Amino acid sequence: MGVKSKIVIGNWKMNGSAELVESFTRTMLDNQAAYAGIRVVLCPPFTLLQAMADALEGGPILLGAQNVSEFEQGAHTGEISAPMLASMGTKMVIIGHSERRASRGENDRIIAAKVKQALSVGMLPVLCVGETAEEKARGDSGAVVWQQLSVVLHAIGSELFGQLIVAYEPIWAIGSGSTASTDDILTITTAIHAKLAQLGIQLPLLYGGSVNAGNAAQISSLPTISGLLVGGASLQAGQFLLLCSNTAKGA
Ligand SMILES: O=C[C@H](O)COP(=O)(O)O
Repeated sequence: MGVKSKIVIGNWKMNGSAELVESFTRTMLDNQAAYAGIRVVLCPPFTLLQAMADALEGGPILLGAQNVSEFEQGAHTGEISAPMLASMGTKMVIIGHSERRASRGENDRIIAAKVKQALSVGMLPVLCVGETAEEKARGDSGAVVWQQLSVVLHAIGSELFGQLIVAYEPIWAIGSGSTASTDDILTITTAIHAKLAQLGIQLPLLYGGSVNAGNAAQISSLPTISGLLVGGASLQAGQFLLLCSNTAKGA
């Protein structure tokens, strides 16, 4: 999957149904011209991946997953491996989302192992990082985000790290209705790009956290931002189509 065009990733989280897959993909595929020129990826829950893969087949929208096992195969009840996801046509996988770090105990070691698993089968990992409201209030946003990135960087090495997409998602902005300010997004993402550049690494940075059709164009057109990771606003086809269309117009 090329990463030169702007990217919009819809993360359905633990929502959706077979009916939603059908109606949602129909709306999106019937209106492809509206988002020509950008990359759109849809990440339904595991149970809807096959239905989504079938519905998207042959079209411009790519299939993504919300998680992947850190193990390749074997006695890991309830886990879904990278080869399993890839065999369904999954091109991208979200790794280290703050909801999984907070409620599923995902630590840096596990996250780094998941990144390696995804890359080993050619799936593009989208590594999520972001600070809490308390960390932001202390003025620690940049340090926290860099710490999250550098742990994975050191675990997997700069060559593999350069193959990632990173999503900056301030935890306090997720599902809150308030995005980070464009000044804050610029400050954090400029600093990340600069630190990575010192290591000879250049990769796409996305923003996530209360993105909607109204703010997508402004955020996605920031010079340091390559796209958007969208939660709530990716669950209603009309709204998501408009969000993608507005991003495409600003691209
Ligand atoms: O993965 C998506 C992010 O957590 C953002 O979610 P949200 O758009 O509902 O704030």
